[in-house]
Amino acid sequence: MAIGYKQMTSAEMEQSGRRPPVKFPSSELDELKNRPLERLGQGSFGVVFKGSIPENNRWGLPTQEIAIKVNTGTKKIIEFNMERCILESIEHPNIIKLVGFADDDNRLCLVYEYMRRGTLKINISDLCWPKTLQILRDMASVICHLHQQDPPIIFRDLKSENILMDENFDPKLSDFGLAKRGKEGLKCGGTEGSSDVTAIYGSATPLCDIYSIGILILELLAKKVFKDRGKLLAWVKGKALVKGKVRNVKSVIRKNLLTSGCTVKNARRAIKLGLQCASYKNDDRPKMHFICKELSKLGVMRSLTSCFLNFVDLFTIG
Ligand SMILES: Nc1ncnc2c1ncn2[C@@H]1O[C@H](COP(=O)(O)OP(=O)(O)OP(=O)(O)O)[C@@H](O)[C@H]1O
Repeated sequence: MAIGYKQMTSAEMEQSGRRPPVKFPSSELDELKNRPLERLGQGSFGVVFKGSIPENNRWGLPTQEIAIKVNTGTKKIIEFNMERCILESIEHPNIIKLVGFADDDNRLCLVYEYMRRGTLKINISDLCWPKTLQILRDMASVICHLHQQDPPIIFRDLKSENILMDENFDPKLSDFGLAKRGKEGLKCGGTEGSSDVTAIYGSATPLCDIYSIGILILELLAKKVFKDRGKLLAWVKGKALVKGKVRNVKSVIRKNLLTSGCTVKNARRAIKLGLQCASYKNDDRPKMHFICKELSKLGVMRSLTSCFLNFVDLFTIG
């Protein structure tokens, strides 16, 4: 394997109660794809198909729906290895689970748990304030966890397309192919607009992920996904700032967040945090612990709290 850091052995995984990902023969993965073929999407690595693990299968896996990502075009071995290594060695409730993989006959495939609701990007306009807060806290917690590894893992490509949602709209981070662990990983990675330039052009540090968290916060508050995300920052600043201070909150934050429990005070605080994280200068960006603390202080207006105990309300109110 090209990546030189320690992976958990199968025995260590089983001891910790985790099942190591299964190595599938690639020909058998074809049999696991749903018929007629169901394409879930396509990214730079390849095409993603929906499939399922049948009952009483030979791998002893539980019956479940899966997503099978098949490398097409250029062989992306570095991304494949990085994805495998990280997903095999790191566990977090908000990180996608790798069910298995195939790397024979010149074919690279990755098999994941199926995420019924698709990407955060396609769900963004329906989210109410409590769900928005939960997603931001969960993602901050994942990034914090990645940065605490030795050596730290820099995700480099945090954006709403890489956050998948399960049936309860709980978010999981996916797509670790462009991540960097210590010196391992592709030299360049990330996405223009949601990643900072140092992530894209080579010298990634944990501060790159903090920049992306800032963009994610602002995107979730404004519920606007600009084709060119670089424009989001200028848009928020143009609308919200007066003499450098966050003032016109209501012109940035989507109304349904205010009607689902976000106070103007909390909206102001959240916009400020987003802008701070996405500061141009590295040194002006806050530390991960500060971000987690700030997000934990943002609450739901008390009079609305009881409505949100019900999950359906939690997602749709507003
Ligand atoms: N585990 C999954 N469950 C359900 N759908 C998935 C899953 N993984 C991927 N998809 C779908 O497939 C699409 C393509 O995913 P993929 O990770 O290959 O690309 P991307 O992140 O959109 O692009 P890129 O990798 O180029 O940044 C996603 O947008 C999503 O809709």
